[in-house]
Amino acid sequence: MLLRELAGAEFQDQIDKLGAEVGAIDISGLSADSRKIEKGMLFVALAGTKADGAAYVADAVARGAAAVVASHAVEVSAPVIVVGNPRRFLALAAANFFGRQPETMVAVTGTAGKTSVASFTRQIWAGAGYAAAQIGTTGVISPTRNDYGSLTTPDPVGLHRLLAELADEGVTHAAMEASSHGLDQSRLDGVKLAAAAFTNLGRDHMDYHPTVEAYMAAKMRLFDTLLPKGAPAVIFADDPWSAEAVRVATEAGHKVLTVGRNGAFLTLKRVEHFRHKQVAEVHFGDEIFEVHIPLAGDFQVANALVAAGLTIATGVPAAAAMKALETLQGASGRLELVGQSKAGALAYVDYAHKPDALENVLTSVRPFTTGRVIVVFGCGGDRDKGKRPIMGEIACRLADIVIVTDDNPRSEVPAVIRSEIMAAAPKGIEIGDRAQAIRAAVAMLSSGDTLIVAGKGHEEGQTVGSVTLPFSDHTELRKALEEFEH
Ligand SMILES: CC(=O)N[C@H]1[C@@H](OP(=O)(O)OP(=O)(O)OC[C@H]2O[C@@H](n3ccc(=O)[nH]c3=O)[C@H](O)[C@@H]2O)O[C@H](CO)[C@@H](O)[C@@H]1O[C@H](C)C(=O)N[C@@H](C)C(=O)N[C@H](CCC(=O)O)C(=O)O
Ligand SMILES: Nc1ncnc2c1ncn2[C@@H]1O[C@H](COP(=O)(O)OP(=O)(O)OP(=O)(O)O)[C@@H](O)[C@H]1O
Ligand SMILES: N[C@H](CCC[C@H](N)C(=O)O)C(=O)O
Ligand SMILES: [Mg+2]
Repeated sequence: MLLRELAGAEFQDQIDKLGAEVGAIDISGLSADSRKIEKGMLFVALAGTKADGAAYVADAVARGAAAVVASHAVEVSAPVIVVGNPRRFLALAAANFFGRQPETMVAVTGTAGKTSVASFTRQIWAGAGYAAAQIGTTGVISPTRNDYGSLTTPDPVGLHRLLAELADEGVTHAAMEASSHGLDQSRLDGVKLAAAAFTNLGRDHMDYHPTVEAYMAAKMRLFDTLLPKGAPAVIFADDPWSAEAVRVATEAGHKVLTVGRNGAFLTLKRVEHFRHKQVAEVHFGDEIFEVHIPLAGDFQVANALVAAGLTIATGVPAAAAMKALETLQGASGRLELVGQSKAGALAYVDYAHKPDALENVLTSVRPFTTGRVIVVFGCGGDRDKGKRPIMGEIACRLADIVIVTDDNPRSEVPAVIRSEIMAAAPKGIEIGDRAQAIRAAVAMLSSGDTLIVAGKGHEEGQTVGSVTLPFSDHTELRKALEEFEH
C-alpha cells in the first residue's frame, strides 16, 4: 500500500510536506517494534513506559524499514514523517493497511464488567442469529475461535490484523473491551464503532494514571474522541460516575441511552435473588419483561443490561435480546460456580482483583449464604500498591474468614505484598502458597458457607519473578473439593 494511502486524510499534510515520491513509497507492513521490521515496512517510533522507540529507528532502518514515523526528526537514511501523536498514526494506519473489520463493532469501557459485557453482547448477537465475536481479557471468542490473548485491548497492528481475519471468516458483529491503557495509548483509534458503552468507575491502575480524574478522562476518550457523533452511547445509570459519562457523551453529540435502576432506555424495576439465578423486571418503553438471568451477583444484572442496551441499539429487537439473557453463560472465572463441598457449600472462582470488584462480589453472595463467607485473595506485584490495604479492609468487613495469599507477585517480594494487605486485615490468615490457601479454605467449609477464590479468574499461570508457572484456581479448587469428605 502506498504510504500516502496508509497515512489517510488526517496525516496527509505531513506526508505531502516530504514530497510526492515519499507518498508513493510502497509499504509492505508496519510495526512499532523494530525487532519485527522487515524490508519495505514502516516503523512507527513510540515513546513507551520502558523504552523510547526513537532509540530504535536506526535498528529499524538497518532491518529494511522503507520509512519511519516519529514525534521528532531523526537522522537516518530513510524518510522520517514527523507527527504529533505517533500512537494515533499507528492505529489509523493499521486500520487502513488491513482495511476490513466486522460491520457492526461496539466497545465497552469501565473499571469492572468489560469482559462480562463483551461476552454477553456476543451471546445476545449469536442468539439473534448473527456471526459474532468478542475480543478482550479472555482472548478472542468467535464461532470458530477460542484463542487466549495477553492484553485486554490488543495493540493496533495485532488488533486490525485480527479484525480483518474475523471479517474474512464471516463475523459481522464484534464486541471489544476498551481498557484505560488501550484508550490512553490510542490502541483502538482506528476501529469504526457502531456504539459504545460505560459500566462504572472505581479505583484501579493508580500506578499508571496520575489521578482518578485522569483515569476517567482516559476512559471518556471512547466517547469524546472515538465514537462517531450521533451513535448510541449506552451508559450504566447507577454508578457514582454515570452522570459524568452522560455529560461527556451528550456534549460529544451522541444518542445517550441509560440503563439500570435510574436508566431511561432500559429501566430495572425489581430484582429477586435466588441461589443460582436472578429474576429481573425490565421496562423498555411500554414493554415489560420478566427476565430470568441464570447467573449470581447483582453486578451481572448490570452487565446484562448494558449488553442488552448495546445489542438493541445496534438493531436486535428488545424481546430477542431479553430472551437471550435467559440462557447467558458467565464469562470464564467471573463469579463462576466451580463446585460444591459434600455438604453443599458453594465454591466460586472470581476475577475480582480491585477494591470495588471485591466489595461487589462479597456483597453479592451474602444474600444466599446462610453460613459464612470465606474469601481467598492476594494482590498482583508491579501493580497499584495503594489498593492492597483497601482490599484487606474490604475483605475483613465483608467476609467472615479471610485468607491472604499470592497473586502474580511478578518482580516483587511476595511476603511484602501480603504484609501490605495484612496491615489492614486484622483477621486475615496468611498462607503464601496459593494452592495451600485454597486447600485450607476448602477444609473449613461447612453447610451453608460460600467460598470465593478471587483475583485470577480465567488465568492459567502464576507469575513469580519473570517465570509464569502453570496455575489454575479452577483446577486447585476442584482438587481440594474432591479431597475433603465433609
Ligand atoms: C504500560 C503499557 O501499557 N505498556 C504497553 C505498551 O508498551 P510501551 O509503549 O510502554 O512499550 P515500551 O516497552 O516502553 O517500548 C517503547 C517502544 O519501543 C519499542 N521497542 C522496544 C525495544 C526494541 O528493541 N525495539 C523497539 O522498537 C517497543 O515496541 C515500543 O513500541 O505497548 C505495548 C504494545 O502495545 C504493550 O505490549 C505494553 O503492554 C504491557 C506488556 C502491559 O503489561 N500492559 C498492561 C498494563 C495493559 O495494557 N493492561 C491493559 C488492561 C489492564 C486492565 O484493565 O486490567 C490491557 O489493555 O491489557
Ligand atoms: N458491573 C460490575 N460492577 C462491579 N463489579 C463487577 C462488575 N462486573 C464484574 N465485576 C467484578 O469484576 C470482576 C471482573 O469482571 P470482568 O472481567 O467482567 O471486568 P473487566 O472490566 O473486564 O476487568 P479487567 O479490566 O480486569 O479485564 C468480576 O469477577 C467481578 O468480581
Ligand atoms: N489486567 C490486569 C489483571 C490483573 C490480574 C491479577 N491476577 C493480577 O495479577 O494483579 C493487570 O494486569 O493489572
Ligand atoms: Mg476484562
